[in-house]
Amino acid sequence: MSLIIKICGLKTDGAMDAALEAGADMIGLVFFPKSPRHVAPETAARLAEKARGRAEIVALTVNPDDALLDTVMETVAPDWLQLHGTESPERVAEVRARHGRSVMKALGVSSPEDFERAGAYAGIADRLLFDAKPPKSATRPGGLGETFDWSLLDTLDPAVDFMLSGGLDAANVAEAVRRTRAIGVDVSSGVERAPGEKDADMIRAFVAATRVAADAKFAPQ
Ligand SMILES: O=C(O)c1ccccc1NCC(=O)[C@H](O)[C@H](O)COP(=O)(O)O
Repeated sequence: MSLIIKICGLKTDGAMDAALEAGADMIGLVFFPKSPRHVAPETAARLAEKARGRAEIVALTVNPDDALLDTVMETVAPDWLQLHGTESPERVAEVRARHGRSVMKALGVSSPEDFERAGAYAGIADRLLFDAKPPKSATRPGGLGETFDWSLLDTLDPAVDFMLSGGLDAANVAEAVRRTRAIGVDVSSGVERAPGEKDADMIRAFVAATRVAADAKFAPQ
């Protein structure tokens, strides 16, 4: 078994090339103007063409209206729509039906009660992504480089699959893989030298550390 690796917030050709060459399974393009990783649709379209057929393309939005999603679909044609805001289960179902794409719903976690909400998305979202819950003062709901207490995941219904994000990097991803039953990991800040500036060496180190940890975890005994 292998773990899914998603590198999120790519906005340059160099960073995209590094993620693809390192073997990322999913790449994320952020459509949120307040983010240092925001990309204009035209740039995103060019970057997506590099990735198509090599990694799954994920378009990340926050409480998007249909007009934004239409633009994303027309220019980028992603494999996945990631909803990283406060979208309800009904809105997730609507987006999925309207755009005919797999939907990844991100949920912020800071206490066991946050998993009660997760149940409401089971069977509606195609995948759940658990991220650290942002502080109230945050100007964006993700990509903050903050971890959450992974032991909280032990309280989650074992039938619920999820990807893990929030403050991962090459130094802590092995422990995250060992400690949790995540089916994949998602990173943004942890492969950057400054907010929004991806570093090719850090991307390579993150992917390598994840693969080594996954091999150790899933190797036949
Ligand atoms: O990356 C952003 O700037 C961002 C903005 C608004 C909503 C979500 C955002 N990122 C979400 C991601 O998928 C990140 O990979 C995830 O939150 C982990 O980020 P990090 O803790 O920086 O690795």
